[in-house]
Amino acid sequence: MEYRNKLVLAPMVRVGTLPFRMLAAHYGADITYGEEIIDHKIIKCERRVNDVLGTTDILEKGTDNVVFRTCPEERNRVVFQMGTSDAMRALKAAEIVYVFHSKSSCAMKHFLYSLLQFGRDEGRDVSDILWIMDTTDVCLKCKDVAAVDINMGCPKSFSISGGMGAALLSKPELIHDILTTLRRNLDVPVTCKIRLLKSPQDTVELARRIEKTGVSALAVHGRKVPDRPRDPAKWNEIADVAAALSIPVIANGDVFEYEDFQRIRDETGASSVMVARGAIWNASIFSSEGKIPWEDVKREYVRKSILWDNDIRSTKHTLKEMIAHYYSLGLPEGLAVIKSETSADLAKLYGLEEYYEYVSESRRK
Ligand SMILES: Cc1cc2nc3c(=O)[nH]c(=O)nc-3n(C[C@H](O)[C@H](O)[C@H](O)COP(=O)(O)O)c2cc1C
Repeated sequence: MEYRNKLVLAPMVRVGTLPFRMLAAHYGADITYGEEIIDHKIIKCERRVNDVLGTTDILEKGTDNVVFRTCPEERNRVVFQMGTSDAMRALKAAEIVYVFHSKSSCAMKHFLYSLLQFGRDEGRDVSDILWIMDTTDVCLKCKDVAAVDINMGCPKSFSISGGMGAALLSKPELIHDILTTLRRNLDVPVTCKIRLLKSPQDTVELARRIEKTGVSALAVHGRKVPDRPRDPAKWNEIADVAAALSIPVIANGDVFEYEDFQRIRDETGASSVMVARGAIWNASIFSSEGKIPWEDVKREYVRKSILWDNDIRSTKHTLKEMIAHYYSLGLPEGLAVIKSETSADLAKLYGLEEYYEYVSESRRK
């Protein structure tokens, strides 16, 4: 995957599931990160091809609980982000998510991807295409994700106490071990996402060590571990990292408008830009044609959640995050989302009953 000059959807727990990633891509995101999933959780999972949805699902063993769901349309841009504190466990987990069968690139695969994408965009029945992909073993068993990323920035206590997230920032040998192990054994790019350290010199020193592991890119969240989201991101300290490295640096922090993509690039010299909250509040931030009304974006999100049969708790959580930026959740819309128990309830709330029926009917066929 190419990391230069890209607009990137940041990893976001409980938000960055398949429908939100597809939403961001729909508006122009080039690379979309999944939510962080802990390696301990993944190694208790199994992969299953979901013939009804045309997805690959990573499920808790022996259950239908989806831990990670992806589809062929996002295969060239989805990044699987993992939380880990151990190289071998990280590799074991990555190998469950990522399956690679052959190094030869397959022209047929690309052709079928395009057909599938076109069919879905046009609202056509794509079951035949999925069938061909499945039976010819062309597509569904190749690489399922475009890259694997390690979260080295999470400051939450569950991460730190498990030696993961920002706890790794003070353990450069462990960082080296994890990244080199993944790099040597996986045939997709390996990257990581860090926060700033106490001093710019410390951050640059760590970034240089990370670069030496052979990672394809480094995402830098321009805040320090004790910083809160309301504290301004320090773009000048991301600039220090970008100036010191040859690999692409992905700048992250306080991008809220399309124009900010260029501003942060100019101020940091970073190749690419990653956005989290700005995308929750209006995912059309990625569109060069300007934002569309967030009400429309929200409805499109519900539509995609229905299409990809998203876990209702994740859909509700994301909707609440979207709404809370604009209105109190104590107002009627927020209360109705909180009360919703099924996708059918949400479909009704957002006037998507017909679409819900259509999708449910096609699944029954
Ligand atoms: C709801 C939410 C969930 C997040 N989950 C993750 C995560 O799973 N992994 C991660 O590396 N960072 C996570 N972050 C941090 C963001 O990826 C990003 O670094 C941070 O929000 C700064 O970007 P922003 O200023 O564009 O919001 C999360 C942030 C938010 C708001």
